[in-house]
Amino acid sequence: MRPEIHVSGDDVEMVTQLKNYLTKRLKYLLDMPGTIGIGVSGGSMPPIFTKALFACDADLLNWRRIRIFMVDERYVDKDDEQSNLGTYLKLFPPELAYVFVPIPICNDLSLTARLYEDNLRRILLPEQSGTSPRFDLLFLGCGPDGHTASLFPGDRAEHVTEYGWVGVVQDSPKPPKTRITLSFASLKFAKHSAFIITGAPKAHVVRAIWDRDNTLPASMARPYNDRLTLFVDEAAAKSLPSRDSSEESDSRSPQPFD
Ligand SMILES: O=C1O[C@H](COP(=O)(O)O)[C@@H](O)[C@H](O)[C@H]1O
Repeated sequence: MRPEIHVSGDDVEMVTQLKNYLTKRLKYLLDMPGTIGIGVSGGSMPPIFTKALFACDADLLNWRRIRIFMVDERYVDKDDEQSNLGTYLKLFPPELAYVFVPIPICNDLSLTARLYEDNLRRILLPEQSGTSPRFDLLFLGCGPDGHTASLFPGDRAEHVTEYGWVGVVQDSPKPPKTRITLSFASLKFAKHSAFIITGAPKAHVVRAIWDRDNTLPASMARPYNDRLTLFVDEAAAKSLPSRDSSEESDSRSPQPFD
C-alpha cells in the first residue's frame, strides 16, 4: 500500500497540512480514553512540528492527556545545543515542559537507555495490551543517508535490537557519535506514522519510502499497519512518479483511524 502524501510549495503550506492532520487525529484520540503518546524526531523537525501543533484549536491541546517522546536523542545534556529535547523545550512555553517524557541522561549510556525505556513502558503500556509500545502518532524525520531516528544505514541499524524498545548507538556517522534511539520494533508498532521531509538531497529517501524499498532505515521503519503519511516539499518529492503515471495508481489508501 502506498503512503498518503501531501506535497507543499512552502513551509506555510506544510504547516497547514500538518495542522489539518494533527487536528483530525487529535479529535479522534480525545474521544478515546487514556494518554495520547506522540513520538517526534529532532534535527530540522522541531520548529515545523511545534508551529503545526500550536496552530491547532486550543480545545484539542489537552495537555493533561498528551505526552511527547523523543524518537532519538543525542547523548548530551538537554541544555546542549545538540539536544533534540532541548530544542523542543526552547520552542515550547516553559509551563508545558512536563508534556515531554524525560530521557534521564546519566553517565552510563546503557542505563540511560534502560531508564528511558522504563519511562516509555510506564506511560504507554498501562492502556495498551501486549508488550509492544504503540505510539498514537509518530512524526519522523530522515537524513540524506536514509537514517531515521538514530537508526543509520548498514550494520549500525541492525545492531539496534529488533525487539527491545530503546537502543544505544556509539558510532553514529553523524555527530554526536553517541545516541539513544527507539528501535525498529518501537517505531513499527505505531498506530499512525508520518514523515516530514524537505529538500532535494532527501528525494531518493522519499522514493525509497514510497517504493517500500527495505534498504534504508527510513523505509524499514514503515508501520506494520501501513498507516503512513508523507509530508514533503516539492524538492523532496521530485523523484516520485508523476501524478498521472501508472506507477502511482494504487487506489488502496490507509484507513484514517485505528
Ligand atoms: O540526527 C538526527 O537527524 C535526523 C535528521 O535530521 P535533519 O536535520 O536532516 O532533519 C533527525 O530526524 C533525528 O531525530 C536527529 O537526531
